[in-house]
Amino acid sequence: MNEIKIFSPATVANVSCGFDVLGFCLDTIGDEMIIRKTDKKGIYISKIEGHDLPFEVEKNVAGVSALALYEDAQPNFGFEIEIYKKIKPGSGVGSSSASAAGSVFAINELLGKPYNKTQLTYFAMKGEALASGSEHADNIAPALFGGFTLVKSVTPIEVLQIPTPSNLYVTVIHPQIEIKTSEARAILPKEVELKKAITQWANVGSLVHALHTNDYQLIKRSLEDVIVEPHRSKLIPFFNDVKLAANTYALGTGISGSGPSIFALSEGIENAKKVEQAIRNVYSKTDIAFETYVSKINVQGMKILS
Ligand SMILES: Nc1ncnc2c1ncn2[C@@H]1O[C@H](COP(=O)(O)OP(=O)(O)OP(=O)(O)O)[C@@H](O)[C@H]1O
Ligand SMILES: N[C@@H](CCO)C(=O)O
Repeated sequence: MNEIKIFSPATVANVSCGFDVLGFCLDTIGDEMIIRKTDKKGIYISKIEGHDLPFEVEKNVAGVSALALYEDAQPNFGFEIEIYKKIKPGSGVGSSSASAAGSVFAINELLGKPYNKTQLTYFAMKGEALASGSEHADNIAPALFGGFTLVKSVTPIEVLQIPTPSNLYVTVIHPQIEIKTSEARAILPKEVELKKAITQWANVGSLVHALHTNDYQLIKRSLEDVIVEPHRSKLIPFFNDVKLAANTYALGTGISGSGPSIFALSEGIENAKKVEQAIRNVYSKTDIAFETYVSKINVQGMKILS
């Protein structure tokens, strides 16, 4: 195989209580990428459509992650990357991760799959670090593994796959504003109160247990972030109104990644669609442009299109 076309999915990181640790993969929302072998050695970005991003390999997260893998693999040929960017950068649903993970996934396929998903996560994290200023894998991991993931550690990389309840749906609203992850990280406190930390890690543990036992009501009681959301929600217009409206039907609502996108998890597609209408009603009364999506959890992750 000398060329591959893939769907590289959007992802929701943090999942309320699990800052930098939990994440899940979205369906229907994602980038497309075409990567082909070239006689000329090295990594080249030859086409970018959809959003204005750098062609310089060392300035584009897809190029940085590809270079990290390339320098390890040392093949006697190169790779050309085409990015069809559909996830708006700075949207909060892992635009940078879709590029960083997609390029290493595709190159690995063209190399005959010498690397496993944990190793690909390591390479992709190098790209993510360009965008966010730190090596976190909570968008990268669900994009590569699919479903829900828990990043146990980044040094060394250890990703745990968590079951996805079959009737769980997600609604995403994306206000058309940009929040850079690096900026949203800079406003966070360096220390947290022990009382809040206890609440947060209790929520992470109970959320993971709820996902393993298909306990939708426990998911509802676990989707609470007492550490990061109080700081970042101030960056998202009408966040509290959206959360109040969504939770009439949703199990829980929170900031997707570093925002501005907001996610809500629901039991069943009917509730997810009611959530979508409820949150559209909030933003329709404002002058802020927005998009909404209802998606199943994507348990597969990356998809090979051809
Ligand atoms: N191939 C790429 N795809 C997306 N963003 C890129 C890419 N290359 C460089 N960037 C830069 O990375 C930043 C986007 O990453 P950022 O983490 O801020 O947003 P996001 O990934 O959409 O949101 P989140 O990480 O919160 O889900 C932008 O500044 C963008 O210019
Ligand atoms: N955990 C990261 C995810 C960014 O998508 C953050 O919230 O900064």
